[in-house]
Amino acid sequence: MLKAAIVGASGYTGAELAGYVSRHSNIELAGLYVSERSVDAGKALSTLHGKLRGVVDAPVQPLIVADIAKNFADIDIVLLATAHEVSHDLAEAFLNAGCQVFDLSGAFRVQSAEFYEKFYGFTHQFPELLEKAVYGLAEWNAEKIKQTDLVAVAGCYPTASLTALKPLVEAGLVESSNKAVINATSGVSGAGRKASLTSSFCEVSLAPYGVFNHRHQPEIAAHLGHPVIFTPHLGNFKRGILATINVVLKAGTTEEQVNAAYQQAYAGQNIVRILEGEWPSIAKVENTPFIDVAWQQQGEDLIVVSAEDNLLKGAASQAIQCLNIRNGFALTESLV
Ligand SMILES: NC(=O)C1=CN([C@@H]2O[C@H](COP(=O)(O)OP(=O)(O)OC[C@H]3O[C@@H](n4cnc5c(N)ncnc54)[C@H](OP(=O)(O)O)[C@@H]3O)[C@@H](O)[C@H]2O)C=CC1
Ligand SMILES: CC(=O)N[C@@H](CCC(=O)OP(=O)(O)O)C(=O)O
Repeated sequence: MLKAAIVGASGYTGAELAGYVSRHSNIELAGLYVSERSVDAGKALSTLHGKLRGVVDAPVQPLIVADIAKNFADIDIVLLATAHEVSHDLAEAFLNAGCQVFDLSGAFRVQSAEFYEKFYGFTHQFPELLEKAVYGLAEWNAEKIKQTDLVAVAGCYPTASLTALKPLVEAGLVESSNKAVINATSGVSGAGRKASLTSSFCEVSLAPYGVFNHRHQPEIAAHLGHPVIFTPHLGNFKRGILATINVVLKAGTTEEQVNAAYQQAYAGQNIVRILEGEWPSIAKVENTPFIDVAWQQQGEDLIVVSAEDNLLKGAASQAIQCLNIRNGFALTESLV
């Protein structure tokens, strides 16, 4: 059995990770951490997330950063379910303690220091870790994930977008002079558990945000190798992302070529479900690790739709997929 600790365990993605790790056959849940001065320190995780009652009743503990080397010497795996800046600051200490690190934040996803200045508002201090980190898009990067100790788990909107678009781009079917246009709507849990006015019940109404400047636009473009326009929307539901994407295909692209691109890309990958004769919806994927994809073509225009649970395939279950790949466990262990 490998030992895993979750940092940021009281948050939305941290609690999902705790559920997965607790039912993983090859991993023991060895620690749940929050910040040093957290108001929740000492509380049972199941008092913060009632659905974990009888599943994960252990308390969340304050993380003492100065003691990481000592306290994590016998921990094999650390899952960082923390804000970008926190993951940025903590990852190195866990790597130095000999842990595999799976970071759910954006701190190591794009290998460009300027990207962090512009889109995250901080100067990245760890260029060598940025270079070493492997992008955790499980279906596409398995070979690299197997060989790294630092996985930057793909973002929620990027997972929905890349899963839908990569088969077409990799097969060379997309017209190079046209940007793919991604319109995606997320449930409010995408903003995390902390209270804020924009995510409060009476304020949320379906609307776009981050137009032309959301940090996921460059993340998607960088890992797709094709330019995109990305417009996120906030919806008045708890969890799930639905992305509707317009793509212009190269002249003469047939329906058979498009179908073959998707079938080939996801053969044997049963977390990606290709739907036929029905569209993805949030109801079909919420509380599951699946991502559903379906498309329709009209001449050179293609509309592809994907849906996932932002907290799961968009974060926690994808982290577990990466962990399974890295450690040679069954791909869907603890997930399905
Ligand atoms: N929510 C989503 O849909 C997705 C989130 N992500 C990413 O995953 C990460 C976690 O997101 P989410 O679960 O929504 O966040 P939450 O805000 O729900 O949870 C954050 C957690 O981090 C803890 N924390 C805060 N500061 C520290 C610290 N210095 N040391 C240790 N723990 C700390 C918080 O507890 P406390 O403050 O009490 O210490 C809490 O447990 C983020 O980087 C986010 O961008 C990625 C994809 C999707
Ligand atoms: C609804 C909402 O606010 N969503 C968040 C994205 C979710 C998230 O945490 O982003 P990462 O996947 O990069 O970690 C946002 O738009 O910033």
